[in-house]
Amino acid sequence: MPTAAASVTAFVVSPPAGTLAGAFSARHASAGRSPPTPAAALLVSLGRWSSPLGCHHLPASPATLSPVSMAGDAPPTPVVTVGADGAAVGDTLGARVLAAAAAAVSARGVFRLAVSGGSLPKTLAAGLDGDKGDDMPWSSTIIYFADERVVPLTDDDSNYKLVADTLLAARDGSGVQVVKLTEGLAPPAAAADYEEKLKGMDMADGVPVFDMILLGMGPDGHTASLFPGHPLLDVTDMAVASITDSPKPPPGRITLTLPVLNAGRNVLFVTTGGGKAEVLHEIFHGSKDVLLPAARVRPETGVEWLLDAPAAAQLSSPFVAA
Ligand SMILES: O=C(O)[C@H](O)[C@@H](O)[C@H](O)[C@H](O)COP(=O)(O)O
Repeated sequence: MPTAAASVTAFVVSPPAGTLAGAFSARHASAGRSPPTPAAALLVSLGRWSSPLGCHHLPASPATLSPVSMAGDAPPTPVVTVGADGAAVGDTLGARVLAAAAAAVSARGVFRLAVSGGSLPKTLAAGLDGDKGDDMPWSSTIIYFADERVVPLTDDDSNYKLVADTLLAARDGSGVQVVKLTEGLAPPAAAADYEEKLKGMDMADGVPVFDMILLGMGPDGHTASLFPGHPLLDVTDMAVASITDSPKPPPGRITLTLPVLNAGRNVLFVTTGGGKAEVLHEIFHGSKDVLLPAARVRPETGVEWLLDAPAAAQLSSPFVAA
């Protein structure tokens, strides 16, 4: 079997920048958090961080913005890394998590990792399986959920259960902490409650900053529980929002909002399978006018997409070699 290093090709289009951005609205200011800068709030509301290829949808007259320089703060172009197969993607993901964890623990003594549902927990578990995960600072790691289904934690639909059955199953006694949904609350209360659980985190302009956020993407371009055309995409005044009409069952969910996804220190998508090829083509090469939710995740720290070969089949230069 080829090693991950041999079977993975990385196409680094531009290096990730090191800056952090985020903005929250009056709700946070009134809750005693730092008010957002007007420029940052405007950038969020304009979807400034959402454009692929660094093409921005600013109004025709940038003079209407605040005097903050617009040059130089474009989010870096996404990095696409293609593995030969799911195993190679898992190994690369494991390596990325180890690196982010080491950096976070060295800098701040803790590694705050937000994970998604879907296939991601299994891929992550494989990438950190056995001795591959031995260097992971488990006892300094806190796992959160990028989104969670509002169901009992023992329900097969629960993302917590998925993570417990995969990643955590082999790490009993490691000291890893998990910040779970509180059971028995309706979605809006569950979201507010989960947001309370983020209070001890580093904040940037009132936005909680995760050391790493691992995202998946559905064939419709949704990520976390942010679905195409849904009003949740425009939420800028909460870190965790609720949805009761999710197009993908179950209908009740909570999700980190776009400002939080865009404030992550390391943000990675993990997307595999030929069923994602078409939507990936749309995200990377399609119209810049209608942005799918996953395309709106453009943190200033950069974003990396880990794909397998079938998922990357419809991508071309500059994202993958022609
Ligand atoms: O709770 C959820 O429904 C997931 O977080 C969801 O956003 C998932 O990540 C994508 O649907 C991709 O799923 P796959 O990786 O299984 O394709």
